[in-house]
Amino acid sequence: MAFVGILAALAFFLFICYLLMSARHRARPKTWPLLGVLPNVVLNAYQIHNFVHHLLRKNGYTSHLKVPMFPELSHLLTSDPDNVHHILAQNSSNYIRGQGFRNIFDVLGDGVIAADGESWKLQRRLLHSLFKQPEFLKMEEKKVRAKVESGVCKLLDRAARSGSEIDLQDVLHRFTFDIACWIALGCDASSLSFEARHSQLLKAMDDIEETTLRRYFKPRVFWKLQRWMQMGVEKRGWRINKLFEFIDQQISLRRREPPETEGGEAEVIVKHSNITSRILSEEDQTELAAKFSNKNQLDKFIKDLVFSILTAGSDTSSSALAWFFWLVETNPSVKSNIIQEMRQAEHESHHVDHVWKFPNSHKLNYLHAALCETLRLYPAAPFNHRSSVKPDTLPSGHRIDGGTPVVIPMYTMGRMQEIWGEDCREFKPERWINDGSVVHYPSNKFCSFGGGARICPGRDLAFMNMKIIAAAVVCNYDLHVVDGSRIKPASAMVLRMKHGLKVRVTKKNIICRTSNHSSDE
Ligand code: HEM
Repeated sequence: MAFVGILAALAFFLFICYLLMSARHRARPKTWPLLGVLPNVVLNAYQIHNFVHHLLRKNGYTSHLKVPMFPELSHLLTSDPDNVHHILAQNSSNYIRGQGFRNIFDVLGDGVIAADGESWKLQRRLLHSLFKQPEFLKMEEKKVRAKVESGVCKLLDRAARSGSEIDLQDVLHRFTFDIACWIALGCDASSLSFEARHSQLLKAMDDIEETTLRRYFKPRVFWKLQRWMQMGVEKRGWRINKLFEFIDQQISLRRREPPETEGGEAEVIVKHSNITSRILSEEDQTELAAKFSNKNQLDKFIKDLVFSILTAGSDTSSSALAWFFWLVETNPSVKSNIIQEMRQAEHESHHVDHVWKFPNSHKLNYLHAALCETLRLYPAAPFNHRSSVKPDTLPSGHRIDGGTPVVIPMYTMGRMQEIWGEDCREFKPERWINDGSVVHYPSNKFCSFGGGARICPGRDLAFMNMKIIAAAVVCNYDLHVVDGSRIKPASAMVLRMKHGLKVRVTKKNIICRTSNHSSDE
């Protein structure tokens, strides 16, 4: 009898294994009673970008993933360019961030990434008024260049001297986090210093990305219970609180800074250097004064916006740069084209410093193209989220109800043969160059910065900063990816490398400089 029982248990176990294995490899997910496609998604969570890509390719690039028991987990996934254009631009007023997104990303509060309506409009206006200012761009460019020299190059020099391996992705993340802190708060978080290697603030950023992606696959009641019981990834909330404490501290420090003489140079610096000081300097003006009746309300508003900038602006750029350095090191012809272009620019300018002054307005088109090509294959923010307000029919013919979460997977869009041709899997910056100029692809083709009214407001800033550091590293160092490194994307809201980018560094004879100071120590 016991023997029959063991046999039956074994047969049941094998049957479950079979179902799970087949669920993992199915292109059209098996639909389970009550749970719909949820088991397939959960089982493929570890390789979510490839799973979604495969699924959409087999289903005409639009697929409605339904979970009858937990409707909040149902999503429409689409990378069909006509649908993307419809959602992001043509009928964008019907596609907002929505409450479902705010529930998952509750940590963002009413920050610009999560907000809709008037609050979103006000935050976009404030960001634009800072990011478009020539004074701000000049200061930003100077700070970034100094940080590359005094931080990143110092760390790379040290690694070159010692011959030890370093995680370049981690170095880049610390660099971009410091830059984002400057932009948002006007302070240096000093994450690049040797002592700050294990900074809790940076770990908090990683926690947020991991926790929020998992919430996409979990019923709300489940992750809320997990958080309440402090279990699994949800228990890492204490680190996130440390990040908020840091933001609070910095806002009150900016508040206590003496008001600057109106119209003086100091006032210009304060107003144009970071978003917190900018808002505080406009505190008494009509729009802000009418919206916030007291200091606490305004501080909460600033805190949410600051947190959005730190989230959107730091890990995205560092992930893009990590993929860029890996692709460039593994494609020697691209690397030599980049170096060639920089030598040419240096030669034409007759003044080394001039080449670096404004990388965006300067030619360096090939470097720009290589960064775009990186972001096509590895879009740093791989999922773009919207929610329908009213029922709608997409150009593909799919009907959706009001309140349906819609996700545009940019990883899939960047790898569609229908958009990029047969060589879509190849890293070819040349596809971005026509007659020596950079080709502009509309957001229904190249969607790595989103599109429509919500398009990434930090795009130009990101290119300026990425170009400064990319040029400095490519010109001055050779990076050797450590043998046996497993380079693959993490299943997170930001497409970073799962195991980091472990490299050894050798320093070249100086052929380029980042400023008029030699980068030699
Ligand atoms: C390689 C770097 C970056 C990439 C790939 C990237 C990509 C994106 C994407 C895909 C979105 C969503 C757009 C949409 O909903 O349609 C976004 C939004 C946003 N990005 Fe970026 N971003 C980058 C760098 C930055 C930087 C440096 C900043 C600021 C310092 C920034 C600030 C923002 C903000 C505030 C939003 C929210 C906009 C809104 O919802 O209205 N980003 N970004």
